[in-house]
Amino acid sequence: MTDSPNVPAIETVGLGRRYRRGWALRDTSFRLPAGRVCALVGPNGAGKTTLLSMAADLITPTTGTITLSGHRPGSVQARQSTAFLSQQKALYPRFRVSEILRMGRELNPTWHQETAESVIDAGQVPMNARVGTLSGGQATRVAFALALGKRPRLMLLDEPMADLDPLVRHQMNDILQAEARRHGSTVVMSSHLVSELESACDYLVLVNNGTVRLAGEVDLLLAEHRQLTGHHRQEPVPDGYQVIATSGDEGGHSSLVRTSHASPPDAGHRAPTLEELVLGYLRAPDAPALLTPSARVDGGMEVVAA
Ligand SMILES: Nc1ncnc2c1ncn2[C@@H]1O[C@H](COP(=O)(O)OP(=O)(O)OP(=O)(O)O)[C@@H](O)[C@H]1O
Repeated sequence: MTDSPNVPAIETVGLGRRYRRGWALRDTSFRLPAGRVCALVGPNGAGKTTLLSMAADLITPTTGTITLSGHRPGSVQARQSTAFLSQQKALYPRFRVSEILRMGRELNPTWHQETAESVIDAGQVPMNARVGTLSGGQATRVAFALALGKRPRLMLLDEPMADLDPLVRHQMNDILQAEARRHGSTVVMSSHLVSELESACDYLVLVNNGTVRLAGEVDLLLAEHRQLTGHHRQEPVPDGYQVIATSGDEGGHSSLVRTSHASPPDAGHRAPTLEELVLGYLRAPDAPALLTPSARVDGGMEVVAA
């Protein structure tokens, strides 16, 4: 199969992974179209690393399948076109930065030295420094350089920004978006930095309780919801609205609601921010799942029963 734009960058069908303590991920089916910058969000222990690890061929599924541009994760095609940045950012501590880049060049036929060097130079990390002597953020930058230098079709990033300062996070997000735009590459980035995702990502996959609860284009998912502000918990919500989650105190509440019909903004109703959408679904792990047509394996209607 070729890397046609119509072939999803990631497709999972009935994907599940069980550990001795139970299911980390179960019965998960979704598609991520190619060329997207996708946020993968969910509470601690939701199954994000498990999903990324199956995509990176570090662990095998217990049930179902996962394909990357139509290829199995362990295949030559998938290995050559995928870069994975793990939470641990395994880099050889005794290697110098320049040696890490040389290793990247020798291992990857698609290596782009200029891209890798520009990431290092932008952080003024000395090329002759040993990786073990770098700060956490500097080492993360080297790991980013190694991943970006490979010019992968698919970048899998497991909480890559946690130890970067806010300016560098912006810079890295800009680089990832530019790579996706320029080369049509796909980025999947797990993150707890929800407030920063709105500007960084155009696609969202939210995992909770071991399965996908939301998946699709950020703008389409936002358009399916409203944020009701300043009302009281007992007040009925308008017809056609389904309450996902309510927060607040006696002074007033704010509810995330799902609606299938477009309603104009008024004093008490407005479009939610991405952060409000994500927080609402984190507060309501049993809310019915919502996948936009591009995220659905069967391409059909979007609402899946809880
Ligand atoms: N090697 C393992 N052995 C046993 N259980 C595991 C293993 N790896 C993960 N799990 C369990 O699977 C579940 C999902 O873990 P996972 O690391 O995928 O979550 P996560 O969403 O990445 O969490 P976090 O946001 O905390 O990084 C958790 O309950 C975790 O304890």
